[in-house]
Amino acid sequence: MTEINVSGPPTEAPEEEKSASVLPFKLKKAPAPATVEHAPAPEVKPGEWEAELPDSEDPEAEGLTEGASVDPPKEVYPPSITEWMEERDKVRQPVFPEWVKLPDQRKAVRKWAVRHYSTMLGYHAWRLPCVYTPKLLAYSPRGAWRWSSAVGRWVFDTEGRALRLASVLDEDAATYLKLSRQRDARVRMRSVIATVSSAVGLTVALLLWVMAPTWLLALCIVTLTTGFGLGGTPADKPLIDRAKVTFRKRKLSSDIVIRAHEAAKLTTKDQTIAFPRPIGRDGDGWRVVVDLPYGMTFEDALKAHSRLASGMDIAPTQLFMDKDETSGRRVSYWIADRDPLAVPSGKTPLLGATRVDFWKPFPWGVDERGNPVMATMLWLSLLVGAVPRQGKTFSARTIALAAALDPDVRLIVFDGKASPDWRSFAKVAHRIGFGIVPRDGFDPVMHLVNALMELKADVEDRYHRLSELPLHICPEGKLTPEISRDRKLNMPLTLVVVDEVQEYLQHPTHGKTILDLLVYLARVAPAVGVSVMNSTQKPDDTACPSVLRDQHQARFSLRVGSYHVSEVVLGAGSYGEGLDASKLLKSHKGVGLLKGMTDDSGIVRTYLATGRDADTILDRARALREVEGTLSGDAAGEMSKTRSADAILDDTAAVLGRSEDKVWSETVVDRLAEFAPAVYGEWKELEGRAKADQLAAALKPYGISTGQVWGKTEDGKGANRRGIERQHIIDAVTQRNKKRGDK
Ligand SMILES: Nc1ncnc2c1ncn2[C@@H]1O[C@H](COP(=O)(O)OP(=O)(O)OP(=O)(O)O)[C@@H](O)[C@H]1O
Repeated sequence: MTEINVSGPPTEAPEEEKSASVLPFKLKKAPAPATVEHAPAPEVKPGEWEAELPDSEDPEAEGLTEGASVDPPKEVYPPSITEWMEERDKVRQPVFPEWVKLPDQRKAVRKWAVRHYSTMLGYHAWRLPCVYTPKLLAYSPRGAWRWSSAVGRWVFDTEGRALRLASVLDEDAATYLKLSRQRDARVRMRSVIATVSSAVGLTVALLLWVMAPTWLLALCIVTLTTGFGLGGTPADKPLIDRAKVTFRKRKLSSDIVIRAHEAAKLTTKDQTIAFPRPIGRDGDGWRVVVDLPYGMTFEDALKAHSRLASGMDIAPTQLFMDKDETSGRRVSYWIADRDPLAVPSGKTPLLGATRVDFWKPFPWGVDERGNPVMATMLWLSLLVGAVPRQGKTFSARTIALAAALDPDVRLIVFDGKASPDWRSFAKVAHRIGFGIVPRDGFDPVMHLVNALMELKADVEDRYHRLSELPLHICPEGKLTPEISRDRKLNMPLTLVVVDEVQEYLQHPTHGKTILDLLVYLARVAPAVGVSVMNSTQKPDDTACPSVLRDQHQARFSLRVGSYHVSEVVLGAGSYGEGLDASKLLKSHKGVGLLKGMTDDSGIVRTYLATGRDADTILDRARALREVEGTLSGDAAGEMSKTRSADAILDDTAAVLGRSEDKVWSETVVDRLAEFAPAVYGEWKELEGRAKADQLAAALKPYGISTGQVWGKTEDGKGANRRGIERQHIIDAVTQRNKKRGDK
């Protein structure tokens, strides 16, 4: 560890040192040791300043000479025996590996060995008769042919043929004669050996055939066939199949790490990297700690991530980097044996949970090394972003499921896409809505606006009430678990989930109102226990403006298209911190980068809760809420408030199509009658002109007048009839919403 000595304030100089005297600046080097004290002061002329080094007034400078080292002298003290022993203790390797000493680990290794080798044995056992034996039989004729040709080549000394031919071509008669003579002698001798061996072999074969017991005969045939079969096996088709898949796992050496740093240009001409501790195994990978050359930083290594991975000959998804708090140039690498993000983290533990305390962190997933990652939604809003089909909804839903299992948490769930993913939340949610299209007299967008307005009023009320509560109940003016669970106070933790939020934000009539409300809630509400979780597949400024994005303290980005989008979701500066969600692969489902939920940022492989799992958990959550009496709002079947007096505005807005600028009054009336027959059913019976009068009368109090508008008639031609302009409705609704919000 580096120690930094902070010296105290400068002490007063001794009295005599206070009197300063001008010393002449010597142009020539002074002889050492300096004896200025007794030397007569030389005459000083203007322009001939001289200085003496060392300063005779500085007692510590005594004996210094020009060019001497400025480093403090290296004084080597002999280490004490204790230090010496401690040093040796650190570097000594244990006699037995760690797993031998720990009974748990011994048992685990034993179990693994039995499982591994029995599987391998079984794998080959059934292949022996079914695969390997037929293969041997098929290859044995080729093996026999290879063997006999090899014998033939040996007998006739074919290996010397090339030399003999070469001497013929060179017309070197002497060498040719010498080689021929040698070949004749060899062939004669080898022919005799071959003939005798064949005769002996045939005799033995005949004897065996006639006299040997069956088992011996069978053994001989098996041995011969196996031998020929092995000899006849093609070089590119091994006889034995592999019982295990070999991952690209190699031993990582310091040479490879140095090579990678050189390739990534992280070393300098004069300095390479250093290894403050030995390379070792860490889980399913290697842990390497390096000190970069002086002046290089962790951020430099981060920028060179891909080049480092290439230098180590691994995929970028296998290389993880951690900062070291002790030095800016120290980097800790974890090099996984294989891409850990492609390994699913498994089912959510919420499946086995009877209830959750939402005030405490709950399991959300694991990191790249399999360590649990706990999530919390207290005092924050969360933005989830990703391209479609990466697990955005599933990861957000796991958080909402945890909230559902705490019966004291109020849930407000809206899904802009009306997918099946959130339907089961109708069992527990206080307010819920799907999609943006009005159906059966119910406009989900208006329902969201009302829910958010209701919540805004609640948040404002909570601020007042919390500051008015007596000190013994609310000591710090903040929401506490006790206050949130006190039914009389009615301030439960609340989680607002808006999936595919861009669908609501881009709504032609209510989009602006929803944006304002969400901005307010995401910014102000978490402090009184109301958290907002928005998710979007379009985090750009048009679909999800930065004024809303910036209010989220926590961000979670699954795979996105580019590092720009990753910055948009995770916030400015995240790329510089090494967070780039565009590097995640398509196969990394449910995997994302989390920032701002805790002090640490990093990878989360979220737990999986399928639709069926969510259903099971929500059944349990509903039962829990029924027992505790906390089922409320939509889930409890409580009718939403009676229709407001100005509901005609929302209804008219709901029945206008997105691209319709002007619509005839009679068409609007017909649509209204279909949309909410209980309210407008009678209007349908009116004549064309009376319909227009009816609508005009209903809209007049809100400053909307009808006029002649152009539209298509049934026969395909056009006509001018009385009608409304869509923009008038939008203006009236926006103004009304604003007034309501301001109240
Ligand atoms: N944690 C996970 N583990 C394994 N697979 C997952 C995980 N989360 C999601 N998936 C898989 O990814 C698929 C897509 O998930 P999800 O519907 O949440 O994506 P999305 O980003 O919301 O897509 P869309 O934008 O189309 O709704 C799921 O059907 C599921 O199979």
